[in-house]
Amino acid sequence: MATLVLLRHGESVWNAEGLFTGWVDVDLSAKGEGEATKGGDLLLDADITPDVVHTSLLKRAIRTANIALDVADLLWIPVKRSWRLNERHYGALQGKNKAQTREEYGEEQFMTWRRSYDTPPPPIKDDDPLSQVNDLRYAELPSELIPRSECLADVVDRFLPYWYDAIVPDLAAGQTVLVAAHGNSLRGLVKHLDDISDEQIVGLNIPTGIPLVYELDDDFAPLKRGGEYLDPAAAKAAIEAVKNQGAAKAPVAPKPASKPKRGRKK
Ligand SMILES: O=C(O)[C@@H](CO)OP(=O)(O)O
Repeated sequence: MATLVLLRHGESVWNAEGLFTGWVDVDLSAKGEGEATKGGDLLLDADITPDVVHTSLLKRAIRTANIALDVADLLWIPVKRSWRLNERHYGALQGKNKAQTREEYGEEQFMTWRRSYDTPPPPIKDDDPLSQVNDLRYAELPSELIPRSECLADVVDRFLPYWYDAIVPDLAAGQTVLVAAHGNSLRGLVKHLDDISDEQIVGLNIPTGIPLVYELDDDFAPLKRGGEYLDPAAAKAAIEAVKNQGAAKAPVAPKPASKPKRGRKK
């Protein structure tokens, strides 16, 4: 038996502003830092002690893991990072306001881009300032592996090699594994773990900052389908909020998106 803890990063600045984020390296909001702190408290209260942490290459997941592990006095545990845990690449929608997009394209198209299993948003152009093709952190990736847009099926395809090659070996070694990642990369993982159909996964949302714990059998299948949130009441409310993102009316004169720090170019 092994323990796997999934932690979606705390609220980011762009989550708070209602913007599609994807691979843009946006930081946590003050509220998100508080959620990460609470995530660490919940681990402590549940007496869960991760032996190793896996994160994406994006600072909202990295900082969430650091804050939570600091609270649990576990900042020293080994860390492994991979682009394969990154958020789903949102293509040309990155940086766009969700409510405005919904108003402009209609509910059906908006939800297709946001939640359908196999329809990616329109691709981002390589010369778009929000493209990642020249980002230093992906310098070792062949250009064709850097997404220009992804649907959830693409995320599952690029995530699964990391699951089998990096996470499963840690679980097999008897380690308690913490995975700090993103709403859609974790939806892909939960789909795999719980064997959720392509149709059913459309309705599944992951809240920010609340650890989701899976006990796994010797075949790395969950003993309890869906796992267990360490704060189920807060998770329920937060899942509803994620589901309804973009449903509020777009502001009449929306502010330009707050800029993430200038990234390092290769
Ligand atoms: O913008 C994003 O990258 C994701 C997660 O924050 O949003 P959504 O929940 O709409 O897929």
